[in-house]
Amino acid sequence: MNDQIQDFFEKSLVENHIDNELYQTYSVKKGLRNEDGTGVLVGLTKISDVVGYKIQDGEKTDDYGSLYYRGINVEDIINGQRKEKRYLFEEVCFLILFGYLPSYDEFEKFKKVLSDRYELPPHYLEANILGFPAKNLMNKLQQEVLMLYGYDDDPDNTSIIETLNKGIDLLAKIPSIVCYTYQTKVHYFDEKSLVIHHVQKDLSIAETILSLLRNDGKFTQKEAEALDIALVLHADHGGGNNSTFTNVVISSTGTDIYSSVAGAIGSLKGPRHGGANLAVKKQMENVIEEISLDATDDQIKMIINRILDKDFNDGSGLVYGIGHAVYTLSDPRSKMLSQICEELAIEKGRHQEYLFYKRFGEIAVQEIYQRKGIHVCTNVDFYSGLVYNMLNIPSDLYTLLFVVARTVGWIAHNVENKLYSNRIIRPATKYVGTLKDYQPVEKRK
Ligand SMILES: CC(=O)SCCNC(=O)CCNC(=O)[C@H](O)C(C)(C)COP(=O)(O)OP(=O)(O)OC[C@H]1O[C@@H](n2cnc3c(N)ncnc32)[C@H](O)[C@@H]1OP(=O)(O)O
Ligand SMILES: O=C([O-])CC(=O)C(=O)O
Repeated sequence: MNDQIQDFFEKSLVENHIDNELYQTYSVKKGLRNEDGTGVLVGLTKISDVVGYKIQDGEKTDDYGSLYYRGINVEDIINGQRKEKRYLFEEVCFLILFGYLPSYDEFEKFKKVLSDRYELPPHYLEANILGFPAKNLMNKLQQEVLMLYGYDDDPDNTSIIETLNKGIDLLAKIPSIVCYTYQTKVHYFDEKSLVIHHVQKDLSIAETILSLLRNDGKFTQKEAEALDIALVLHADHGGGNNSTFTNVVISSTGTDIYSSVAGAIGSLKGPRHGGANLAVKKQMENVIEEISLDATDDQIKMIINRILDKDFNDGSGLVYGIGHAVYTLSDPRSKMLSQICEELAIEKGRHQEYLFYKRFGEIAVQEIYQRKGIHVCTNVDFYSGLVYNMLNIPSDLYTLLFVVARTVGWIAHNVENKLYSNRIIRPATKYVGTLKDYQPVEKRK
């Protein structure tokens, strides 16, 4: 840090302090939240419903969570399909994008539309991925999405149908981009062999990811099914989550879809949002190193309190993987991922690790209740990293898999907003400073 910048900054803090009370005085909705913690209503949607509490007689009551895609409970989607085992994510993409479950024929056509677009443009891999290795793959993916703008003959066409068309192209191409940027990274920075397989059109998106990441290209049906379900569980979460809203805010200016998706990826990277899956991994590694998998409940309680006291882990005071802006008593996605995680853990001889996570989550929820008096729950990111780890997916890719899944939600909300809202998003801020005269330099302090 440059000392001069530090000095200017400290002076500016004295000059420009804003009292916290003023937020109340002017009824500012910090974080776009109402006083009871519920989100400020900024839109209408028919895409998904995130239900985390009840409102009874105007009062918020905590409740068990549920998530609906186009009115269908996600739990039913997953349980209804577990017999068939393939392409559930693609079916959910169709549902989210078009609002209804496809017929057999429509689904076959949609799968073909997607797989015909898996392939990257000629020389794209050599020029943009192999030629430009990067250490942070989320930032790299933002660049890649912006790079695709240059390969589009009509990139600034922001009509609704073109937005949908370009969005489906991104949905189809992001999985291989993600895998190739990872392979390039480990080749250049970790001195591993370079493994680049061709994409295969007959594979689902989950299968494509596993095949591109494995040296031998092989995976089991159970592994593909677990990843497929994880993608389904991350596909959409209403219009209020930070990355989806970011994408809609950017798009409301009339800019291109590549800019909106790149912005949304930047939002998702943050550890309070999609980056939490990576933050959970680091947190749990630190915790296990400190107290071991054999730790007693009291030891877990102690380390959680150290985290909350900003005395352990990254000093943020946050227990990653716990808490949610909407869910209170439970996040239904965490429940489903916990089940998949346990099945995989038993199969891979890692049940003790799963059970440690479970105890840690339960104790964290109790401790946060003790200290803050609020009901929190394990969220979607608490178990997702452990699931990916059991699938031998490297941690570099955890948040990128969230992008693979959530791109469909971003596109659907983008299109819905263009169709029905279509107004530039422009809230207000209140100026609470004083008015001052311009001072000539010799009179300044
Ligand atoms: C895909 C997703 O985005 S899921 C969320 C992933 N993020 C994480 O796992 C990070 C950890 N969790 C969090 O940071 C938060 O719970 C969030 C960002 C998810 C939600 O934040 P908010 O809606 O602001 O939480 P909420 O209003 O319930 O917070 C109330 C209080 O509890 C605290 N709190 C909530 N969750 C946590 C947590 N995991 N660890 C410590 N304190 C917490 C808040 O800091 C706040 O404290 P304060 O009143 O002293 O400022
Ligand atoms: O809804 C939110 O705020 C965060 C979340 O869980 C998601 O985007 O999946």
